[in-house]
Amino acid sequence: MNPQIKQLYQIAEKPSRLILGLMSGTSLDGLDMALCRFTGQGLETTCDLIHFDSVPFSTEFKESIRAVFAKETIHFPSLCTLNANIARTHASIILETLARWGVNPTDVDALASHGQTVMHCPDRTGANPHSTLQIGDGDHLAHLTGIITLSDFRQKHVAAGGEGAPLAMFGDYFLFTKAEEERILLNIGGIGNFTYLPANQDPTDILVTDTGPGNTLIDAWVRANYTEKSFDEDAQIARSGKVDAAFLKALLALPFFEESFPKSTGPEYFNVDRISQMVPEGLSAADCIATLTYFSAETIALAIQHYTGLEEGYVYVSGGGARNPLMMEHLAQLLPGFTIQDSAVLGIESAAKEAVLFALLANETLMDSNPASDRRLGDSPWMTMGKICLPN
Ligand SMILES: Nc1ncnc2c1ncn2[C@@H]1O[C@H](COP(=O)(O)OP(=O)(O)OP(=O)(O)O)[C@@H](O)[C@H]1O
Ligand SMILES: CC(=O)N[C@H]1[C@@H]2OC[C@@H](O2)[C@@H](O)[C@@H]1O[C@H](C)C(=O)O
Repeated sequence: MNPQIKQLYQIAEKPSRLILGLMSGTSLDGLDMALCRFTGQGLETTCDLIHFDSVPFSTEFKESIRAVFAKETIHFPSLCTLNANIARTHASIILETLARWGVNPTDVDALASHGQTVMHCPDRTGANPHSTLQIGDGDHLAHLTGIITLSDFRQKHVAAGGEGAPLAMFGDYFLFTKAEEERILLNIGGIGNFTYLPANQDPTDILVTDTGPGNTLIDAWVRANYTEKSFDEDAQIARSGKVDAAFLKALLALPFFEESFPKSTGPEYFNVDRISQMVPEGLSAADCIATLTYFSAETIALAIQHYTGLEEGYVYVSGGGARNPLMMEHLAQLLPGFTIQDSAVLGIESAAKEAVLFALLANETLMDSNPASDRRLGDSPWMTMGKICLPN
């Protein structure tokens, strides 16, 4: 027998597993790494976050991804090169970070690699299947780090009729559902998304959806207008401008907001090219950024109210948008019946949450004893996810 297959079998039989979850989101700010110790699976899962770090990418590396990211037309050889290069870059960041933490790679049971989304195409016409593409190949990661790697989590969800996103609901449900509390786990990354965990804990009542832009438009506008900045730190620019009613109205009229829930999206849809055509003449960059900040908050609030039908409950916020104080003020004002808190109060550092959720998906794939093909969690197909890549 291939000893790596035996190792895989032994990992699945261990009382606990050390899994390094890896996430690089649509903001392209860096690689988030969450080293987690798991016991159990499903609702019995326990997760200890042992280390978390986010290592920023070099400007050159970010530019190489932006050259293909969500673009209609690209230089195809660059995409091919990036598939290897992203994995190689992630592998060296992982090895450096494990060394800094004092963790021997041989003690890590598995990597759970999201990869880098370069294109996300949910199909609204019925003419095509949904499709999504994450690159940064898992075999490269496994070979270069010597650690068994689970990667490419979104494809099976698409194969089963899902959009491949959001996937946060599995971890949100297993780790955070609570009886008698209407819980909303909101992540504001490049894109906003939330999981609704009903107080009755009935898995068929769980809801999950993307809401529209989180930080992606704000970041893009800042990059285009302030050469030395890549995001609106602490909303300094937005606070110096004011919300423009006409621009906001045009943004809210975008067809994405008419589509029924659940839905997923990305910078393929919410990008500067589309939005700049809507900017009223003469509007300052600061007013645009103030309006885009309000727009993200309002579309998040509307999605929560319309999809869940709730007027009160508890919202736990994670992702970089939780660090934008103006976005949080808008949310508090737009969702007056809700208690809004940083998701860190649930016991996992909020910046780490998405990387933890992918580590949890890998734990499920290793441990789930009932991977029935017709299961659903809320509106979503529910299966084990991730391709298994062996080091040698
Ligand atoms: N202090 C801050 N003030 C304002 N905005 C902030 C602050 N800190 C982080 N952000 C925003 O958060 C973004 C990063 O968010 P995050 O890391 O959650 O994104 P991501 O994981 O790439 O996104 P996604 O979940 O959509 O894939 C930054 O680009 C910035 O817009
Ligand atoms: C295709 C893709 O990478 N989607 C991301 C992105 O970032 C937020 C939102 O858009 C969400 O749909 C998803 O990520 C999270 C982690 C998810 O799948 O739950």
